[in-house]
Amino acid sequence: MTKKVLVAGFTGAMGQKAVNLVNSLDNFELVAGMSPTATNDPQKYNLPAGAKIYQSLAEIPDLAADIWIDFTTPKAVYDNVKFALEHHISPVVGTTGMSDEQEAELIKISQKEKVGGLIAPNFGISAVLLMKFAKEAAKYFPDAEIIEMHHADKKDAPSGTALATAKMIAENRPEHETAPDEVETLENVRGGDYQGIKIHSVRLPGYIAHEQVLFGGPGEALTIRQDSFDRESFMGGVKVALEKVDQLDELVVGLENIL
Ligand SMILES: NC(=O)C1=CN([C@@H]2O[C@H](COP(=O)(O)OP(=O)(O)OC[C@H]3O[C@@H](n4cnc5c(N)ncnc54)[C@H](OP(=O)(O)O)[C@@H]3O)[C@@H](O)[C@H]2O)C=CC1
Ligand SMILES: O=C(O)C1=N[C@H](C(=O)O)C[C@H](O)C1
Repeated sequence: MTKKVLVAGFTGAMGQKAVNLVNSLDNFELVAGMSPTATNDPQKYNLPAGAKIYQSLAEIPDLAADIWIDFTTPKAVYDNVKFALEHHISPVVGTTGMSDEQEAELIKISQKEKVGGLIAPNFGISAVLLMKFAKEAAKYFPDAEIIEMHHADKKDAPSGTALATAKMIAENRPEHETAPDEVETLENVRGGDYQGIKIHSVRLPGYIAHEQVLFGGPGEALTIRQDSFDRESFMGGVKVALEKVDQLDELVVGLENIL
């Protein structure tokens, strides 16, 4: 059966990649897009001729789609996903920047509405593997720092991937102590802090999405690195999510949970 897909944020860098992906798949039909500044011109954005263009949630009718792909903004994503769940549209969410409380609230709504969905901080296999390897390394190297590097237009910091990586390391590492009497003579020079794991966010033109996790131990170090050189790298994961989302009975966080 063909699944109807709506792409929220379809005019954006990731939204356009998602549009092209859905157009290329046999069992999925791109029926709509939502972006606040989009004009009603499907062709301009590579949408099929009959696709609907919405500028706000209020314009979207019931039964508009089966699947909601979201690549929007940290400010918009919570309301978008809540809307999708309450209208029984399965969300496939790449947008980062939601709080833990917002995610927990959406999971509750998905359970109440009995709608499956996926939130993935990163749809790239290199990043999913980096997180897995970092979680494993944390058992042996409790001292870790994360450096994430992104394009200059990125709105949220730290990246969703860096935060997810820090959570996995924190979950899996043994008790340990970091330098308690450290003094910063330049404010924030040691980066952000997630449960003692420092996160450093770099924003520069030319970059797309990159992350390094540095582990240090007595007389040795381990560095794990991944690079997304092209946004196409995320589309394999989005395709898997589109194919598997109807097997989920609630909102799940992390692509690794459906691979
Ligand atoms: N999980 C993953 O693997 C990845 C996640 N991302 C994340 O995806 C998100 C989008 O990234 P990117 O494509 O680079 O960003 P862009 O800035 O290129 O695109 C953002 C899009 O969101 C739209 N938008 C803004 N407000 C709303 C709203 N209220 N409702 C619907 N759409 C809205 C914009 O529309 P308009 O132009 O009309 O304002 C635009 O189309 C970010 O959070 C990023 O971190 C990015 C890459 C990979
Ligand atoms: O904004 C981006 O570009 C990316 N965002 C995601 C994140 O915040 O981790 C995924 C990837 O890093 C690209």
